[in-house]
Amino acid sequence: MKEKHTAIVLAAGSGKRMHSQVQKQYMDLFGKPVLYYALRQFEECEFIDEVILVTKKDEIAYCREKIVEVYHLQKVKDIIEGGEERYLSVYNALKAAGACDYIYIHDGARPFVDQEMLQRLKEAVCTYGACVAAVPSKDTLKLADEALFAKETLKRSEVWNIQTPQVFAYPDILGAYEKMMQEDHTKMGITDDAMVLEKMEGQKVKLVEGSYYNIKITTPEDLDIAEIFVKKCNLQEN
Ligand SMILES: Nc1ccn([C@@H]2O[C@H](COP(=O)(O)OP(=O)(O)OP(=O)(O)O)[C@@H](O)[C@H]2O)c(=O)n1
Ligand SMILES: C[C@](O)(CO)[C@H](O)COP(=O)(O)O
Repeated sequence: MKEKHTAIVLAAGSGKRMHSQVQKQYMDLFGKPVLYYALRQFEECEFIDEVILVTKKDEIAYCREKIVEVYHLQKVKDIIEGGEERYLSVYNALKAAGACDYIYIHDGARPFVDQEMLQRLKEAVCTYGACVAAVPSKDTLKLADEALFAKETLKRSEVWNIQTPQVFAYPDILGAYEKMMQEDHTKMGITDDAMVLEKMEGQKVKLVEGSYYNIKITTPEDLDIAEIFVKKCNLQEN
């Protein structure tokens, strides 16, 4: 039987670090909202069957009317309410997704996921059961103490910047999230989904080549960079 691949696209954040009136996922990028770009990639991916879009409760109608309907995004099966934290938004979406084989969790604030990356992730998840997009760190990374003195320099050849999509066998990631929700999750400092599987199940997660274009729009200068990338990647016409 054909395997089912479902994507979760997250857009329920508050964008505090952007310091803007308009939520960053709805900001204009060449006439289209930032969020549209990632949704378009999942729409065009031939092996993605469905998309669950996660947003704030009072933005559901906007997403449906101004993004999903306007751009004819037929794979968006459901638009659901997120939670207070990113991982709580993911948990809501995992429950809403229903039975599938593989789940692709992606930040709506990362417009430059591309088809080749999705293909690499698909191949890896079918082999390893869990994988994330990643690129080697270009900077030297140090741990610092509370007074901001460097206390340790990480070995750069072993340091990777982790991106999304993060892709998992559905029962594994749902099980790991459910286990975490039974525990004191508020103190765990969960910043990505792979971490939930690592912590709860001790499962190994494979790093797959992401892209230096695959930035997360987080602070104001990222929007300037995103404009350059849209042109560079010829995405204006999509
Ligand atoms: N409760 C949350 C928090 C974040 N996100 C989503 O997760 C992605 C990555 O989060 P981040 O860049 O941190 O977005 P924000 O939380 O919006 O930003 P900030 O931390 O600056 O407030 C974004 O697409 C964001 O919309 C979400 O769905 N639900
Ligand atoms: C999941 C993530 O995009 C991987 O880099 C990142 O950890 C999300 O962090 P945020 O603070 O929620 O943006």
